[in-house]
Amino acid sequence: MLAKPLTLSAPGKAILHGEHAVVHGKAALAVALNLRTFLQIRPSNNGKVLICLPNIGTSLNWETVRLRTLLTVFSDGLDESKSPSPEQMDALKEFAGITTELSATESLGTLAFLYLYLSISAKYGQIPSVEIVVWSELPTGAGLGSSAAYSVCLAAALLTACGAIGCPVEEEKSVVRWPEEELELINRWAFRGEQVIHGKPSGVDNSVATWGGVLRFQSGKITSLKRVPTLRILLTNTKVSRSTKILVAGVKDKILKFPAIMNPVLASMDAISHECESVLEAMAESPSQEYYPVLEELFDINQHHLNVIGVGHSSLDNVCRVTATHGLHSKLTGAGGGGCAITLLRPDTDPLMMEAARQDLSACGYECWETSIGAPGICLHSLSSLKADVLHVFNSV
Ligand SMILES: Nc1ncnc2c1ncn2[C@@H]1O[C@H](COP(=O)(O)OP(=O)(O)O)[C@@H](O)[C@H]1O
Ligand SMILES: C[C@@](O)(CCOP(=O)(O)O)CC(=O)O
Ligand SMILES: [Mg+2]
Repeated sequence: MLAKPLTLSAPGKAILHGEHAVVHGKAALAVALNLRTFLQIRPSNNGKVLICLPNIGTSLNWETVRLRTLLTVFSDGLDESKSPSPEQMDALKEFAGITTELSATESLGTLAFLYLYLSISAKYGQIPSVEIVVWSELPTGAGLGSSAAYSVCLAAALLTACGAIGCPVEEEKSVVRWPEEELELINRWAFRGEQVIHGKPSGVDNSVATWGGVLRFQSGKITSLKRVPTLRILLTNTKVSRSTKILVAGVKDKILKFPAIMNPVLASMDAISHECESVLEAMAESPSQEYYPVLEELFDINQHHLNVIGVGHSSLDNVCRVTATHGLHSKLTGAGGGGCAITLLRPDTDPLMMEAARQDLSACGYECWETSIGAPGICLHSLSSLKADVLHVFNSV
């Protein structure tokens, strides 16, 4: 089906408000980042499937005839809205030789690939021999949605290789996107990849990686915010590693243990997302500095809530403390427990003060960078439009 190599990419995301609460049906506001995951898929004629994942130091290959033996486990009542079953995951773990839970985080990327490859192959009756390389500008496991960008890229590439979606071509365009109904199919399959990696994902991350921009997400309903002000955000990676799957499961346990205490906190997080959305709309309508104290206060309140539900970390509290000494307000973003924090910058934030804050954060061993928001979702690239560092990765593996 695949006639020539394809290169595609999907963005990471930052959640402004609503992380974790969104898993329990509350609203989240998320923005696509200008940091992307790139995937190249090449047709192969050696009867093998190869996946090379330089970010996690993994390169694996399997004979398609061996993969074919697993198809029966994946062809039972297939539709994109089904969740991965324990039997399917056990079969994949055994096939990939994954025995211990300890290595689970690194192995989840491999399992998500095998799961999507076999499910999509079983559904569309193709078992293509391909080579796939995935490389990301995003830190993995740091709250910026690397798992979703990875799942969206895999879903788009495998659906194209199996002929389930077309390969959009627009002469003279360096970047092209799939039509709306094909994006919906990509998003549904990507959600299943996220289920392998997150356990119980809300779907917000794969939706942002698919559509890009700025979204409100609640119970599967995706609303693109058409008018948003230009927000300046500083991202800080504490480099404390953590797993979304474990953190999401921990919040569920806390809600089951203390429902009367936790449910009001989730309701308050929901109200914060709605309040923030109203403020962003008002800012887009009539830009004014007077909205910033409100946005900053919402960051502060939500950061306390996230600590209450058990997803804080001393490193994240430290980012809040350090930035507060420079008059800036921060909160964790994504699953928490380490990973990244976001700091709201005002349009007129003094560059010297910003530099001082960055130096203090770097002195703690953290990495920080200012990012722009609202990047486009999954798209196909012409080779000539790729940046040199991305080309270098694809040319060297
Ligand atoms: N570029 C990548 N290559 C291989 N695996 C990846 C890549 N990006 C993400 N993953 C998988 O996603 C996992 C991280 O997902 P998660 O814990 O949800 O954190 P986040 O989505 O915030 O980065 C990694 O451990 C890995 O299994
Ligand atoms: C905690 C959560 O709300 C976001 C997780 O994001 P990340 O994997 O940490 O980038 C989980 C989800 O929405 O699926
Ligand atoms: Mg994730």
